[in-house]
Amino acid sequence: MSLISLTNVVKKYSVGKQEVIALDHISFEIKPAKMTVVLGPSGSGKSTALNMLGGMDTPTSGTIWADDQEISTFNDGQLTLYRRDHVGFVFQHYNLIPNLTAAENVGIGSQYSRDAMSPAEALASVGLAGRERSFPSELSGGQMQRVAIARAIAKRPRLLLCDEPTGALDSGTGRTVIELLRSIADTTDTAVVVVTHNASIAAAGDATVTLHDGQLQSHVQYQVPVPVGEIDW
Ligand SMILES: Nc1ncnc2c1ncn2[C@@H]1O[C@H](COP(=O)(O)OP(=O)(O)OP(=O)(O)O)[C@@H](O)[C@H]1O
Repeated sequence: MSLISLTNVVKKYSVGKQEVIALDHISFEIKPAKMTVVLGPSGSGKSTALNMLGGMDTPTSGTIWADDQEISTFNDGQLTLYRRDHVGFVFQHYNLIPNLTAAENVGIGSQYSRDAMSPAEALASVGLAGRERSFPSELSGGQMQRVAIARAIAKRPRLLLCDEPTGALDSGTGRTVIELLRSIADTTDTAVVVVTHNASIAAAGDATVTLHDGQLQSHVQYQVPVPVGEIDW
């Protein structure tokens, strides 16, 4: 069963008189409780695909179903509710608010959600119990990314979208972040999607989507994930 399915999705942008085809008839599925890695060189359409999955934008043509909702037909208000209720976002540069504590940053992600984890519970789930009162400047890069992941998962999203989550981290810290994302896919129903330039990370996923020039180059499903510690980073 899939959580999200994209069928023949096209996304075009107009730049002056020129038209850029960022996604060119893309079809793939995202499954719950699995980690899907999206690979591709710069400009291949990875962020555009993530924006479609997360309801940040709608396609020029094609359909996107998320469970029983056709989100490709949603208006801005419907997309806002979809994002608020179902999607957690993790970014390369963490996007934490510097003058708020870790717990306050986490609370922001779930303040409008029913059945959310408390900030303390979410921080404990990412290995940061006891760091509730720390400010971002008092945390390492890996710890800041853990706070950002806690903020994203506190509302128990159906979909966790991570855009280059290890891009600002050294390889050892990057591994611990991928291990954490892997464990979220393994222990919850959340579908984890990781966009990365680092092809090695794909081995840790259950499925790999590879984009090239806006086209789907390959979609490998049901691969057997390699333990993160064994990946040749
Ligand atoms: N808002 C926009 N307006 C115009 N063109 C855009 C816009 N967003 C993306 N594009 C173009 O669409 C194509 C795909 O961009 P996208 O950002 O999805 O690629 P990417 O694989 O995420 O790249 P990177 O790894 O560098 O972030 C590129 O040619 C890009 O220039």
